[in-house]
Amino acid sequence: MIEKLLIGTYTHKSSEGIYELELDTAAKKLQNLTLVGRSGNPTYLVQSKANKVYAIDAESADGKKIGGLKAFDASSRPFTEIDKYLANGTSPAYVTVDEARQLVYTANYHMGVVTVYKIAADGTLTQTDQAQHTGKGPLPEQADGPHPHFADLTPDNRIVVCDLGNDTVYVYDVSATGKLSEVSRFSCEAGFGPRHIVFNPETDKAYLAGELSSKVSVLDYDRKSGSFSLSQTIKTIPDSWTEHNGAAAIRITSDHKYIYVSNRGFNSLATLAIQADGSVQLIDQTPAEGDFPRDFNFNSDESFIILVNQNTDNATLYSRDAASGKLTTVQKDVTVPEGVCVKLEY
Ligand SMILES: O=C1O[C@H](COP(=O)(O)O)[C@@H](O)[C@H](O)[C@H]1O
Repeated sequence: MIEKLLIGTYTHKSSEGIYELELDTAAKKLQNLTLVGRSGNPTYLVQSKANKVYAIDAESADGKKIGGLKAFDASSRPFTEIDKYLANGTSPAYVTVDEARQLVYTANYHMGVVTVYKIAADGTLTQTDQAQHTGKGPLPEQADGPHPHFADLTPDNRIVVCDLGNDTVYVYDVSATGKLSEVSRFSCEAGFGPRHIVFNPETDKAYLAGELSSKVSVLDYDRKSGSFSLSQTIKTIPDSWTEHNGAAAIRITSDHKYIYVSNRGFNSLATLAIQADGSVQLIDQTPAEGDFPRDFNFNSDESFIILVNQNTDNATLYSRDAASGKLTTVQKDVTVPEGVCVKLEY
């Protein structure tokens, strides 16, 4: 079977935007990398059920940075650009679609804001709200101010925002018209650097990756109050690793048995086994076969993981054993320029 992946990239070097990559599951092979959408630094993207792709876009005009989203109709190759929603300032780091409300959310790391857009019938966007975060963390560089890195849905359809800069996880209610109202704030340990979060909707356990601390925290999500409480924190790298590491993507299997976290620096995929009580144990480290694995994702039946290494311009393909969670490298050194986002197409 051929499955197709969309790859978001930086465009600092040779990349020109969004690429499509095929996975041949029978041959266990990644192949046919094709440029499908030209965009500036499309570092994250999402495909809607209406087959529109919303991707981060960064441009510069008169020496000034402008950033936001580009929208594409993905029913042809290459994609057809249908909208561009750019504002003064740096581009966001994360984008997702809320299908039920027909909204799009972005988290803008550099500007410290979370933005909501309404999707019109033709797929174009209109901004409906924006929340400005404040505060900072203990580290001089990446925690010098608010840095929202992730804004996506909770299992009960609120929005959860991970702010890496001020060590806070926010929960917002969102109205049908796209207005945000804050529900709760969870404070991580100082310097944790919350980056991305995943949920087990059956237990309401949440698993939070901390970029700056290279840790995962297990949180309990209370739907009644819309708030989190801390249950466990573990490292995603060995204590013996003293050089730089930044935890990046976190993904959970659909059977809620395993979590994988990419380590940029230690350059691995950490495998965490979820125990019966929802706690986690670090059981394995699999080499990324490249430098700076910012993102990875599963194929449709989760028998493969596809990972992209930003600094070495390559993708790695692993087969995954569903029972043990064990990863086996089946292909490496697949050329993918500046890859930082991996999404399986519908
Ligand atoms: O994971 C990270 O993301 C931030 C935000 O990405 P950007 O493309 O909006 O700059 C990045 O600055 C940081 O270095 C990196 O670790």
